[in-house]
Parts: sequence; C-alpha cells; structure tokens
Amino acid sequence: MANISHPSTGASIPGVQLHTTGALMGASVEDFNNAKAQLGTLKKDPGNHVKLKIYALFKQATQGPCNTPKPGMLDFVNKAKWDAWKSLESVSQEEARQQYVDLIKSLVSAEGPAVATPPPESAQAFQSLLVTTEDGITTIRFNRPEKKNAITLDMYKELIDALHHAGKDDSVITVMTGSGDFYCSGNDLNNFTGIPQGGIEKMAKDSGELLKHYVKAYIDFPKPLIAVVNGPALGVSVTVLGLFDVVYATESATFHTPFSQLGQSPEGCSSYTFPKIMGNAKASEMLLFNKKVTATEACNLGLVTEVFPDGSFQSEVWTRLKAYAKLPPKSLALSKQLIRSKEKEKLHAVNDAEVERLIERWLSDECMQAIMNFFQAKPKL
Ligand SMILES: CCCCC/C=C/CC(=O)SCCNC(=O)CCNC(=O)[C@H](O)C(C)(C)COP(=O)(O)OP(=O)(O)OC[C@H]1O[C@@H](n2cnc3c(N)ncnc32)[C@H](O)[C@@H]1OP(=O)(O)O
Repeated sequence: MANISHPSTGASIPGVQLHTTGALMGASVEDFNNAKAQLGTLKKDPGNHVKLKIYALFKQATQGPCNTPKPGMLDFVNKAKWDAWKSLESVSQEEARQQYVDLIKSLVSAEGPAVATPPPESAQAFQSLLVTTEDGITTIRFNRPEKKNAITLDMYKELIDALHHAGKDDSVITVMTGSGDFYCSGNDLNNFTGIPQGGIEKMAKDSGELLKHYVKAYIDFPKPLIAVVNGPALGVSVTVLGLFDVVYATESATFHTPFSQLGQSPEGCSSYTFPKIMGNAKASEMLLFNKKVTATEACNLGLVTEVFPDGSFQSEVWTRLKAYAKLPPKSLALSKQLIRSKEKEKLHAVNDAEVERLIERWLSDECMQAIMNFFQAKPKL
C-alpha cells in the first residue's frame, strides 16, 4: 500500500492509502498514479470549483463514500469539501477513479502539449534573476552571487519586467530575496564606468529614467510584496525596502546606505519613507552619515518587520510565507491598496525629485572620484 498525497497540496493525507497491487476496474493503478502526479504539474490554478471536484473524486476513489461527521456551518472550507465528497456517495470507487483520471487529463490537455509548452515569459528572459512561482508565491531572486548581487543596468530592466509579471500572475504574494551570502550590494558601480556614445550627460539622464521606472514598479506593485533579506543589503536594495509591505531579515543581515560616501544622494523614496518610518534623526544617520545598521537595529527602527536566527531563517520564513499565500488573494490586494493608495501620488513625486537630484550627483566630481576609488583601492564599505 502506498500513501496518497493530498490532491491540491501534495502533502501526505494521514490514513489515506491506495492499494497499488492488482488492476483497478476502468482506470489502471498506473493511470491513477500518473494522473495524481500530473496534477502537481498544472501551471494554471483550475479554480475552487474544479479543485473541490478533484478532492471529492480522490476521496471517493480511495476511501469510498463519505464516512466522516459533517463539519460545522462556520467551518466553510471543510464543509465545502465534505459536501463535495458526500455528493458522490452513489458513485463506485472504480468509477470515481476513472472520472478522476479523465478530469486531470482534460485539465492537462487544456494547457497544451507538455513538451512544447514554453516556460513563462519571465522565466525565459532573465539572465541575472531567478523567478519561480510555487505555492501561490512568486519569488524574484537576485542571482549574481559572485558579484554580491550588484544590480547592473540590464538587471534593473529585468527586475522591472519581473515585478510587472508578478503583479499580474496567479500568485498571491511576491517575495524578493538574494542568492548566496548577500541580499544585494546595490547599484553595480560598473554602471557608471563606461562612457557611452551620447556622453556622460546622456548616461546620467538615461540612468535616471531607468531608476525612476525601477522605483515606480515598487510604488505601483499591486500585491503584498515581501523582502526576505538573507544577508547584507546595500544602497538601492535597502532604500526600496520602505516600499515593501513586510521585511524579514536573518540575524546577520546588515543595512547600509553609503550615499554621501559615494558622492550620491538617497533614492527609492527613502528621503520620504525613512524619516516617516524611523524619524528624521535616525534616517539622517543612515542616509547622510552612512550608518550601517544590524538586522536587530533595523527592526527596532521599523525598517525590518522581524528578525530570525540565521540557522532557522529560511525554514521559519518560508513556512510563514506559504501560510500567507493561502489567504484570499483579492482581500489581500485590496487591503494593501487601502493601506498604500493614499501615499502613491506623494511617492511618485518623491521619486521624481530624488532622480532629478541624482542625475546632477552622478555628474559631480565627488561621485566620479568615489567610484574610481572603489575600483582602484577596493575599499570595503
Ligand atoms: C540605473 C542606475 C541606478 C542607480 C541607483 C543608485 C543606487 C545607489 C547605491 O546602490 S549605492 C551602493 C553601491 N554599492 C556599493 O558601493 C558596494 C560596493 N561593494 C563593496 O563595498 C564590497 O564589494 C561589498 C561590501 C559589497 C562586499 O565585499 P566582500 O569583500 O565581501 O566581497 P568583494 O568586494 O570581493 O566582492 C565580490 C565581487 O563583487 C564585486 N562587487 C560587489 N559589489 C559590487 C557593486 N556594488 N558594484 C560592482 N561590483 C561589486 C566586487 O568588485 C568583487 O568583484 P571581483 O571579484 O571582480 O573583484
């Protein structure tokens, strides 16, 4: 006998077992097991109605007619599942197996041929990001660990695309995190080293436009956006955190915005969000005086929502995120809009002003010198 996993979650259902020896009438054991495996590969959510049908057929096929007490009126989910199973009581187990196989086949074929199905647009195009959607969570992962996930010009464009895609896909929440030991070391300083054809002014103007669109993608993001800060974070990867809904950090993460040290000025709407989150004085220590703060300090300042021990960070955070992703998506998105919409106009104006100031800064001797210093002397921040 083999344990059977739950049709929608893949988790083992205690006490539910399938006889895997001998042929089943109608659908074979193999057909049934294949259908079960194919269910996990569906890319599109078939919707609650179909999921209830799948659940009921599965229970009927493996356990026969519904034999558990009816859940209470307020236990909506379990009552819906119980009703769906109960409605099949006149269907034989063999027939239920066949119907289960047929239903999964029809869902798979509606998605098109397995081999020919191209990966989602977002997953195909990205060079420096890993984007996955699983368990209702779209995860956008900075993926240049050898360069501490520094953001190149192409990577900004990829991040904008990934955020636009995640905002529209079937996921319930979106998570941003880093590969390797850093969350992100901010802007790739090489972005300002090669002088393009149009000259340095054009480079600054184009970079400004790109940055404006990048920050705009966070301001306008329609679903809950969560940062899983797996290590040190610098520059623009820290400033945009004020536009996230929740920020979870591992204990050893640090948060550093060394703008004046680089001859630059704040972006990511941090000139507005940081004073609002932590007060003017604390914001000034970070944004003017380059103060690097620990995860616990950032949490006390309100920039980080919660800090987790390094050893259990990933397991604790992902368990929590998977539970969040089971909440009703529309309710989450609408609640986020209520919290954020009042400030959107203000944030766009702040973004515009910060970019305008940065375009000037990028052309300044102070900024050029700081970037040269990094590549010549490689000082560690
Ligand atoms: C469209 C444009 C928008 C612009 C928006 C503006 C944003 C402002 C900012 O983001 S300011 C912050 C900028 N970031 C920095 O100044 C960080 C610079 N890097 C460092 O200080 C260090 O590298 C470190 C502290 C991040 C990590 O130090 P560590 O000793 O652990 O590792 P290495 O220095 O050996 O790094 C490994 C390789 O990665 C390269 N690298 C790391 N970060 C950056 C970066 N931000 N830009 C470019 N390159 C970076 C580093 O040079 C090493 O490369 P190498 O192996 O070829 O030597």
